[in-house]
Amino acid sequence: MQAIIYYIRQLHHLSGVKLYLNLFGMVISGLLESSAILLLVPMLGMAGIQISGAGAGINLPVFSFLTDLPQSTVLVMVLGAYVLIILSQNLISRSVAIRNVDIQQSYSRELRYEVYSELLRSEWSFFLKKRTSDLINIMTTELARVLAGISSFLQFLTSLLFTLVQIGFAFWLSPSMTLGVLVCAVLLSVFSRRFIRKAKKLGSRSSLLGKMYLAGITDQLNGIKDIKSNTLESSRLAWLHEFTAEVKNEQLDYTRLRSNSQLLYKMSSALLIAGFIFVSFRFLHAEGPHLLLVILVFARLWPTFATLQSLMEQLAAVLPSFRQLQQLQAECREAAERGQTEGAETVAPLKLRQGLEARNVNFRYQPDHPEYSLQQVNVFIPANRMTAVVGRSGAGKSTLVDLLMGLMQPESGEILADGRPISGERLLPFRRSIGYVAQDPFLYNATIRDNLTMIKPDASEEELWEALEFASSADFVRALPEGLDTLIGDRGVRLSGGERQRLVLARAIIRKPSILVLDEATSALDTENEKKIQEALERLKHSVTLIIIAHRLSTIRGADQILVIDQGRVVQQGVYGGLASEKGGMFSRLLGSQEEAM
Ligand SMILES: Nc1ncnc2c1ncn2[C@@H]1O[C@H](COP(=O)(O)OP(=O)(O)OP(=O)(O)O)[C@@H](O)[C@H]1O
Repeated sequence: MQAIIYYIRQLHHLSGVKLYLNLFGMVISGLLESSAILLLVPMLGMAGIQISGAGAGINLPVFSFLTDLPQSTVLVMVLGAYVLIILSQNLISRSVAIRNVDIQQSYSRELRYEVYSELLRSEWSFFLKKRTSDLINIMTTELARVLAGISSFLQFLTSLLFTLVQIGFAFWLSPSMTLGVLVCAVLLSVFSRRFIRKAKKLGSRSSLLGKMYLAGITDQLNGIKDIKSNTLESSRLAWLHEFTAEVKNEQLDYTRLRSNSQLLYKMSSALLIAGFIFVSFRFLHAEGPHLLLVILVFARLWPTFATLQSLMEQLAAVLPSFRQLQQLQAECREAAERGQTEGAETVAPLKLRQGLEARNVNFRYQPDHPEYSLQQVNVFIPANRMTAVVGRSGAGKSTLVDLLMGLMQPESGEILADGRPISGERLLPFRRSIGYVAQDPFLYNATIRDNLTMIKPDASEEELWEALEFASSADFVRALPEGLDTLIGDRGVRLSGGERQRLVLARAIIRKPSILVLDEATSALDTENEKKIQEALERLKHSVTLIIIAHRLSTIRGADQILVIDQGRVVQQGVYGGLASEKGGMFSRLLGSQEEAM
């Protein structure tokens, strides 16, 4: 419940008076509806003369003045008032409904924005610990359930207010009967608590199933090539078949639960009405109009209890979603980057003058894991020089580079740019100064032009082609039927691995970064294109700080500095020729194994 209150408070904060106005509008609408029903009483009274044969009508004091007027006038007055009341009630309902959507949609926008911006502000290491599909699930399904839950909660509040009004109205009509109905309602609600507990359990199960489904289907669609090439289709379909059976059972259980509780309320309503009428008629000798009153009070009051119960079950079922969203937001806040990360477009990039430094850096991915991915790392990356990072697979190269880019924080030690930590106000200018090409290049499902201008929206045609020339992609882009406006498919699937790498390199260079980080950015290229890019990098190396992770050591001959990493430690440092001549060193061993492989 605490999680629901947290989000309701936010809603309250955002909509303020509007929310109260709406709640008030709903109560007024309820009151008007009741008054319309009340007007039915004299009408029924008039009819009652024939129905009951008692000839007395209903002797409610509020209608006593009607007895002095001619029946035709009374009829016109009552019917006119009835139409007027119904009209006002519907006008109020209409404006309340529109304002409700306004409040809910504004809150929905706000909440989605808040959650996504908290997610984007989180450190890179936060994403390493999370499954992407789980985050997608929370951002889509769970968030939608939370919004539906908030709507149920508001409905619950108005139904509660409405019920209170109805109780007051019923009490005024007949206190003893209303008390009787209330006692029955309390007894029934105690009995119905188990429905709510069960709804909460089913809600958790439904959340879990949703999460499992998205995780499974995302994994499989990401690996569709593997599935097809290894003919795994039938096993994947079997998984889906089994899974959907579980979903079906869960949905059936939930529907059963809700139908059972509604059945209970409807049956008890019928039984109670029958009981009350029997007692009133048999023992209290009540007449026709009073029996109608019994039905009236019941027919108005009891469904509102059933609605309250149904809304409580709906709320209980979405409670796990509220908890998940709240937990994700708390985790994001804990993992928030130390520094401003919003409004990047307007921030001027930092110009690196001396260099980047890792000082006494220790890092491990899991705090409780005994193994460190980096240990006692002390390196200096001079500005406007080419630094290469080499080592065996798993040595810690990417980890070091991620730390140097400020994507993760060291467990101990510091990362400094020009002698000062990259945090607070410096984080954003520092990020703006970096161009990065990842090991696994990522492109958006858009045109080549869109992919390039994403980084620099105001890039001119000339700048685009200059970047493409640099990344030796101009020729293949020109050869495409629609050139820069060619759609490249999901993650750039319509391009070859090498073409993707070159485009990502062009994208990284387009902002003219002062630090360019390439994490095995040329691994998928043929020798000719790799050579061209190497030459382009050589030309850049005195105006840009280049950090290159490379497996193929032949590509880093021209580096001003090579850092050799092994088991999380910097074991050698120097230039190509010097390191190659250190016999028995890690670099010459790496060199040896590559020569053997050729
Ligand atoms: N997200 C992660 N969670 C836990 N451990 C990780 C994670 N990423 C990397 N590691 C571990 O940290 C160590 C260094 O990994 P890193 O990716 O930095 O190596 P690398 O030298 O870049 O390797 P490669 O050349 O294969 O890319 C490895 O032991 C690896 O298993």
